[in-house]
Amino acid sequence: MGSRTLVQPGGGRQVLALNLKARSAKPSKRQLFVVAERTIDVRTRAAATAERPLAVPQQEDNENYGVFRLTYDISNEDPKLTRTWKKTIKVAVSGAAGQISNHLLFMLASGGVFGLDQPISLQLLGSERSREALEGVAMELEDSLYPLLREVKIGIDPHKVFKDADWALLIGAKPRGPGMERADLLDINGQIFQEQGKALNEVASEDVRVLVVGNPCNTNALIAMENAPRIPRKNFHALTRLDENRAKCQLALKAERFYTSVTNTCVWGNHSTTQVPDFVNAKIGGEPAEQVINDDKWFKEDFTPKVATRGGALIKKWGRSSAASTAVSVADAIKSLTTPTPEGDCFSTAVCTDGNPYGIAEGIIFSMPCRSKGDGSYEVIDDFIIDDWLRAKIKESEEELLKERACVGHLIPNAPPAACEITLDTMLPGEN
Ligand SMILES: NC(=O)C1=CN([C@@H]2O[C@H](COP(=O)(O)OP(=O)(O)OC[C@H]3O[C@@H](n4cnc5c(N)ncnc54)[C@H](OP(=O)(O)O)[C@@H]3O)[C@@H](O)[C@H]2O)C=CC1
Ligand SMILES: O=C([O-])CC(=O)C(=O)O
Repeated sequence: MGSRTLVQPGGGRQVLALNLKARSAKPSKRQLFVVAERTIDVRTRAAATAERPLAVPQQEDNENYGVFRLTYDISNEDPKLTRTWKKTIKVAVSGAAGQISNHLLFMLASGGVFGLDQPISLQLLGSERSREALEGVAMELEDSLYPLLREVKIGIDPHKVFKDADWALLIGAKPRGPGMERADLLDINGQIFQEQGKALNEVASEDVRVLVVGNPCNTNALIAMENAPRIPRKNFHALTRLDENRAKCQLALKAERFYTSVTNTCVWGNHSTTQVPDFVNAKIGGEPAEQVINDDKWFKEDFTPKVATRGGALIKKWGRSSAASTAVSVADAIKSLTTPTPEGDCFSTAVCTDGNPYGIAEGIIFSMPCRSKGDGSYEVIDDFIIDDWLRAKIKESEEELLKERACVGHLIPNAPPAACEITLDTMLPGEN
């Protein structure tokens, strides 16, 4: 894992001669922050590539980035700092050089997601395309001096990067380009998630929690899950927490209340424009949202489409899709699994429908209301009221996901051959 060269914008080549001066078996505290020396080599790219010097021998299976190449021994560090720390967890992130990761990685490393007593190892997956950018990401992580960040590994082979991962945050995916059919996107990204599912199956921790962000995230998560039979199916999630956060924001604005008063808000279904933000079960200040707002037309004709198309509205303003708020929602999704859900509340996450209490077709990844004891696991809450409006909307999203599944049969072991019947060109929240 890990290349050692950095192409400069002007075409010159900076060679990272990773000359760690102090590589002893027991590094002192000071030595932990020795930064790799960098020397400039302004030869042509071809010449530099041919000779590409590597000051440190390749260690294919255990190659850490920069200062993180020292293997830390926490017991050698200041006990006042580390005494109460938990065992280090390994968090793998794909699309690590992308926009969402650019926010998320720093939240993870700072302790803002897993807690201030949770040391973390980051295992970052890029590609040939992003190899150099990924080194840039790792350099910024080095320069941020996060005490809880114990190591950073970078690489382009999921079989190495996912090794022993406790969490896998799968963010990288090809964006839909002009003129691209949804079926093409399902196929191209499905292949990425087929490979990554297989890699997780082979090398990740057997209880790894997998959160798929890259779109179309529900069906990508399904493909990863179906290609990873060793890992419990309930450990796979697709991100719909951003949709929940968007729904809570709109409810709070309409009710003129602070958003912390909005609870029990589920977004059902697919992370697409068929998603179903649930105003029937939502509460504001402990009261049913429908009583507090009392405007059925607003719920059905304003609130529902506004939440479902918020991604597109954001793209029109920003010129790119939500990145910071998505990273925040990934953090929220993880915290919902690692801290107990308050009594009477829920969180939304898209999970496997096997055995679900709402009669939704089994074997798809569908967002439902969940609660957790904070141990990384969850249960689907079984007493949400499903009125006629919700039932019809949930059915629409379910049908869309069944069609998506049929379309990727070729990527799922033992599934019928792909039969793509996506007639309505359904959209991601950012595509409207
Ligand atoms: N579920 C949700 O709520 C949300 C999901 N998303 C989705 O998250 C994903 C990542 O978003 P964001 O970080 O902004 O995207 P970026 O474009 O910034 O990064 C995407 C990363 O995907 C990787 N990638 C994998 N395959 C390809 C390919 N064939 N072509 C180009 N890039 C590829 C690239 O990394 P590399 O080259 O290293 O592989 C790239 O860095 C997108 O699919 C987006 O639609 C976004 C917002 C909300
Ligand atoms: O469509 C996209 O890429 C962005 C997206 O999912 C969202 O903003 O919800």
